[in-house]
Amino acid sequence: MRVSEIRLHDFRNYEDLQAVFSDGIHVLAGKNAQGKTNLLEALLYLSTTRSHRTNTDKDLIREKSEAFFIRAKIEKEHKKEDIQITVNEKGKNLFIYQNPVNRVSDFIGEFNAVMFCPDDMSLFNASPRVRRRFVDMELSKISKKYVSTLYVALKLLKERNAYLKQEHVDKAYLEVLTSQLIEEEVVIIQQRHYFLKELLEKCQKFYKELSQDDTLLNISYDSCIPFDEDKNVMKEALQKKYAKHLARDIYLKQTIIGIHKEDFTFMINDKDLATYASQGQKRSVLLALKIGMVYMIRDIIQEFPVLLLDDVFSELDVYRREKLLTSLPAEVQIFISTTDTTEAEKIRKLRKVTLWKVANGTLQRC
Ligand SMILES: Nc1ncnc2c1ncn2[C@@H]1O[C@H](COP(=O)(O)OP(=O)(O)OP(=O)(O)O)[C@@H](O)[C@H]1O
Repeated sequence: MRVSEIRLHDFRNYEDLQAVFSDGIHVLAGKNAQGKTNLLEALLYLSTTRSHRTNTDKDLIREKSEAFFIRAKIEKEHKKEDIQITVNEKGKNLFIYQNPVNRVSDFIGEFNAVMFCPDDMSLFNASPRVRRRFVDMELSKISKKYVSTLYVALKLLKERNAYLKQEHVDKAYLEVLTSQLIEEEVVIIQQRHYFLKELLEKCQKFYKELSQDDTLLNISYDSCIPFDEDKNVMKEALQKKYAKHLARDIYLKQTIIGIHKEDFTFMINDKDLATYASQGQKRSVLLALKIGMVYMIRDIIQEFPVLLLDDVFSELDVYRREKLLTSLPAEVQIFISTTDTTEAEKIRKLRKVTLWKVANGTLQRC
């Protein structure tokens, strides 16, 4: 799939941007703080309905404005889409061909994008919350069921936590809330397990190409219960775990186990990547994870997603840059931000490139 047109109105430092994009590689070149990342962010936002830099949608509204919208035309193999997200003080609204879409799960998937940015490097060393967010965001791109199940689970979790804060806790009512929560959590844990297994396979393949060695990657899923293909076995295990922690939950007035406490450890040659790997190895693993996602999405929807690469050149050596751009099929539309225009000339030798100059919230084709 590819983005053929975009319009940004009062988004970040863009007052009103309209641009038409062909297929191939688009290099967004410009000095620092001109709007390169903002444009990539807008594309990712259309894909996930969330920003990779902030949880507060209001941050995305241009200073002194009250609302923004992002609208894009998407060309798929057999279909065209017109999608739009509008954010104002009342909240967020999603549209397909100007028709309102009420459920996020009905919107996500209309446009698929995968982004690599330097800040993602914190994935390995940051708190478990950051890794959960990564898994949730990536999994949401390929599974509508995951989006809706996670939504219900987090709502039930909020409800359970609010109930635990009551002066008097009725254990029978708490059990009702717990068993509803368990139903959803089992689905999430199973999906996280299958997702990580497949991502690892794809990621390992690309990492080998990139690093040209036999480094073994692994992702260990630190789940609250062991995985089992049988949902009922998992349900029973989770029920036991909740029963065991019941007194502590009541004492601490919060749910201390569950999908919101899980973590994922990235391993390299059976050692924890966070403390063992070099910066270069971490960067390559991260890139391999993202390319793994590109292929996972292709396998599921039979089309490549759009790839967004933020400042990737300053992060990779020449061999890895070329490998990254040449190992992907030419049909993948790629947007790359850079401060160095000479990079565009180098890429031109490898692929079809359109160079754009980004300056102070404007975009000019060179
Ligand atoms: N809500 C907003 N309203 C107006 N301007 C904003 C808003 N949010 C961010 N900006 C501005 O957008 C500018 C561009 O940011 P962006 O992150 O896209 O830069 P960039 O071109 O990617 O730069 P770099 O090369 O340094 O990464 C910054 O000066 C920032 O202050």
